[in-house]
Amino acid sequence: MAVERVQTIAFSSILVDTIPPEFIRSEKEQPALTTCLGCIPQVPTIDFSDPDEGNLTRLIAEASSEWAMFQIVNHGIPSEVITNLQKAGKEFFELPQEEKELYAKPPDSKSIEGYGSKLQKEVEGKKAWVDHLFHNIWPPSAINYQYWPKNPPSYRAVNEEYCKWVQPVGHRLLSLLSLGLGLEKNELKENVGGDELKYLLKINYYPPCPRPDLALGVVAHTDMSSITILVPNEVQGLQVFRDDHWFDVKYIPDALVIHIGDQLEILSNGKYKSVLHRTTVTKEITRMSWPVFLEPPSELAIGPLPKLINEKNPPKYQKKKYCDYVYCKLNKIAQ
Ligand SMILES: O=C(O)CCC(=O)C(=O)O
Ligand SMILES: [Fe+2]
Repeated sequence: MAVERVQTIAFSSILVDTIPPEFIRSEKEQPALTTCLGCIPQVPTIDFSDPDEGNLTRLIAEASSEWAMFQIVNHGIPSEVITNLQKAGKEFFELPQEEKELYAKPPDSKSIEGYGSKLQKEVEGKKAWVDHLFHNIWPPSAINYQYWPKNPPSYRAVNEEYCKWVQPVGHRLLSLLSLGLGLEKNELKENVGGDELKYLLKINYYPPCPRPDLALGVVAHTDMSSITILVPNEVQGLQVFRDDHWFDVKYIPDALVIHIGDQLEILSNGKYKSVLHRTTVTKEITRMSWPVFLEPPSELAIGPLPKLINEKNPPKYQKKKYCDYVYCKLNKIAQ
């Protein structure tokens, strides 16, 4: 049976003021009832070109313990590279539905890669107002071009170009985060897979929604990755949970949004926190985002780093192979 895509539902709901009941969130989740307005504390914005490495390390470590996320500006990726990535992704989602379905994730596939609409078992059978495309972009041995759109024709070249630029940002972030834990520069990277660290790209496509007050894009979650590097489009929608409230993360042109993921919380034995976040949708415009998840190889076991634990600070997390961690999380099995 064909899976109904959110984009198709959105298109057929253009003239109405309702959404199918499976998209209506409980009152505990509805964005109109749960978003904190008024005086809004801001997620830290960090200048990545700061020549003072000590200062940069401190700012990133503080943001990663307190907010579990931050934005970086002056990251070195040319804006043209980002605009091209966005344009190609948008053009893919604007292709006729039959063509997008050629990239659909096969129902029995073990890999997450492909075009799809639903990732996790959702509480109360609710659905998220978002479609997505997943494919690895690095290392070459992990790339399956079957899931890279052939259209637009520029898709492969612009994604390869983005991959080339995003990797140094990922490495630098991991080394600064490593220094922030009092470790050697390369220690964190080595412990998330070294050269085998995977870069998994996701494109989120949030079509306009007639009732953005009732629906959610991606629901509250933390990323399973080590870190996530995200490019948004210009439409506001990312929210972060802090001090028992949901806050909008302000869209900053040209900034990259960095999330601390579960594997970094585990490795750091809780010094860095993984960030609880979700997305809202809007009535008239399409929101899109391009997170890249920096993931350990599936067979690598991740646990608190021995150097960071002692009698006073015993391990708070179990050591687990990354693939087992993912399986438990996707199937909502306690870790
Ligand atoms: O769209 C966004 O800004 C966030 C997306 C996200 O959190 C995810 O795909 O894991
Ligand atoms: Fe996320």
